[in-house]
Amino acid sequence: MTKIKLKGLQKSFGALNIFKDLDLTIEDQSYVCLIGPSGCGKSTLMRIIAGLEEADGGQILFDGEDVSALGCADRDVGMAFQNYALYPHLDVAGNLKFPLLAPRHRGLYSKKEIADRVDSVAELLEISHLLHRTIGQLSGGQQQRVSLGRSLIRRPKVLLLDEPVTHLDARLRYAMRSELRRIHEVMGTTTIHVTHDQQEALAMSDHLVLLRDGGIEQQGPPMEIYTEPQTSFTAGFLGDPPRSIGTVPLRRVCHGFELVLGTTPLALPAQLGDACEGLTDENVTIALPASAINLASAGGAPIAGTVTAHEMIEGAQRIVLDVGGVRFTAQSAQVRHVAIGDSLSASVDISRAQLFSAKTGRRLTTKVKETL
Ligand SMILES: Nc1ncnc2c1ncn2[C@@H]1O[C@H](COP(=O)(O)OP(=O)(O)OP(=O)(O)O)[C@@H](O)[C@H]1O
Repeated sequence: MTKIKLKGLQKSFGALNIFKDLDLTIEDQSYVCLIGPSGCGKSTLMRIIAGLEEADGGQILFDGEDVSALGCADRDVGMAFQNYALYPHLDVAGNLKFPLLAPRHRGLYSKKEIADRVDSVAELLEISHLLHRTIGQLSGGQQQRVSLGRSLIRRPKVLLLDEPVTHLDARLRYAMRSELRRIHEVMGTTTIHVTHDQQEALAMSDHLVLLRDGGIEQQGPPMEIYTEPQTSFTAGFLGDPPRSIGTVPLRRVCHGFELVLGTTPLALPAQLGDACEGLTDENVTIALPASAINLASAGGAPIAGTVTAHEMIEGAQRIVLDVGGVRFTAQSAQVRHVAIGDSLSASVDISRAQLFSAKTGRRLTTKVKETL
């Protein structure tokens, strides 16, 4: 049960600068998901926290104590990574108790204590009936549970999960998500979970951290980040179906502002117009949820576009429309017979747009416009 603080963390691999000056606080007993584009350093950060990788600078504090100089074994961290790394020559019980038998723990745990811990972790993960099976006799999901059990058996202060359910099929992945949350509720271990799956991150975390370019793009309660992205990058990264992101001209008109989508001017409602005060005629970046875009046949709605992609997803049809170089993604339960290159039209509920500075990528709101 530990509060983790990273202060001024720096890490490079040769000329590749991963973290320049990263500060991050992870509260005691929280469940934090780390997300970000491929290669942004998520796994590297986990390895640095675990003590498997050395940082070039900065501090790692566990409950205020600097553990930067401590090796992995001295940090009391449990890890479950996507390749389960189980020992095939041992059965499930042998794999689970393995961390308790490490030479450095010799004499620390009695035979009874080891047996009790194996039983209780197996019960927690509902694998008691598998204790005497070999690893080769387990399904992928069962192996993942054993891997998790092995990381929990020492009751570590911190649990690091790097893509722990990636290799599971959708049904098992879903089941394991609630399992992980349940285990977290029971054990209260401070948990950091890396995932590529935004649904997983939104569903599981108390606190979401989006990494980008060696820093934190945005962090906070997951639904807040999802609904109130503070940068156009965050708006484009999170959203399913994805928000449509595009940079379009903003024009001052007599009663406020309008945006030009393709060739169609759309008047901004007052609250969005207020956020643009201070801007002259220039481009802004908009983010539009798919549900704010309604498609019609060519000529049936004000904004003309060309179909660039279409697919069926969970009973709905997703259509991407190119409107003057900006890609609009619309999703509807109504299925159209379309082909790439077809002309369609769209109406847009512009009041549901979020606006960002095209220069800085920062959200345009009445509060932040002074800082742009
Ligand atoms: N030991 C290493 N030596 C050199 N470069 C490395 C090493 N480990 C990682 N990298 C590079 O550092 C960058 C960050 O890698 P990392 O695995 O942390 O990213 P990630 O965000 O976890 O990526 P992904 O989402 O694709 O798993 C990548 O460009 C990677 O190629």
